[in-house]
Amino acid sequence: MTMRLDYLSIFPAYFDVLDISLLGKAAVNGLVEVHAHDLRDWTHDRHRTVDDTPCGGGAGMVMKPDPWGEAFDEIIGTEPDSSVHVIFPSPSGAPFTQSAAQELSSAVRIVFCCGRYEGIDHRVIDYARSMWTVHEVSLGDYVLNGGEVAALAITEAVVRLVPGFMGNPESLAEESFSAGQDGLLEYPLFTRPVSWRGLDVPEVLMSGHHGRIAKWRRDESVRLTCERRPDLTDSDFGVPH
Ligand SMILES: Nc1ccccc1-c1cnco1
Repeated sequence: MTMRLDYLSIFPAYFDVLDISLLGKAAVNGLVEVHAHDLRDWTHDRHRTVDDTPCGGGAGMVMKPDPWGEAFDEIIGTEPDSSVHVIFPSPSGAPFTQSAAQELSSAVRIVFCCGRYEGIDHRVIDYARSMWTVHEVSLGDYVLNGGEVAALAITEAVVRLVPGFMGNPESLAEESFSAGQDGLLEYPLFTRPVSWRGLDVPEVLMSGHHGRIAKWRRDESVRLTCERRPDLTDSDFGVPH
């Protein structure tokens, strides 16, 4: 099953990067196919206008609905299809999570709508909701200039979970936020040399004692999660099992 990814943006060159690294390999071996589109291709005036002043006043500009609607018609179609996932990265979206990435990794089609300026005319999102499965998602509580960088981050989080994408799927199990980690942050990692600039690998990791190593790793995950992400802990984590 090939996952088709479409990107609608006034800066489609942002997505050239998807031709390299793992994503490039996935595209080569047919796991994903990537199509980036310039929203201005669906404008009809000399200046290729995609924005206008906000109704009701206020600062900045809003993206006009017309180019989006015509682009949807050509790229996705004019018939409703709930199997198409349309993602609007947005500061007012729901937090994007690993479980959302896991769900999206089984999608056949994902269309990323990358807004700029102050945002997209809301009727575009309402229309999309009437046709497809829509996700308005935020990557965090900070301001970006547009949705492109968010679309790239979401793409990486999703595509690496597509079956057959990662060479060693076992590596997915031990990552932070993966189910296998019980929702804890990943423990600190070390490799050779054992001593480096006066800093040594923790002795327990060189002991060969698998039980002690597993306990050290769990304790470190609990400690780090309690320190850095109290929002992820519940009363149980605080008490070592
Ligand atoms: N600030 C933004 C502006 C435009 C599109 C997305 C965002 C965003 C997504 N997650 C955080 O911010």
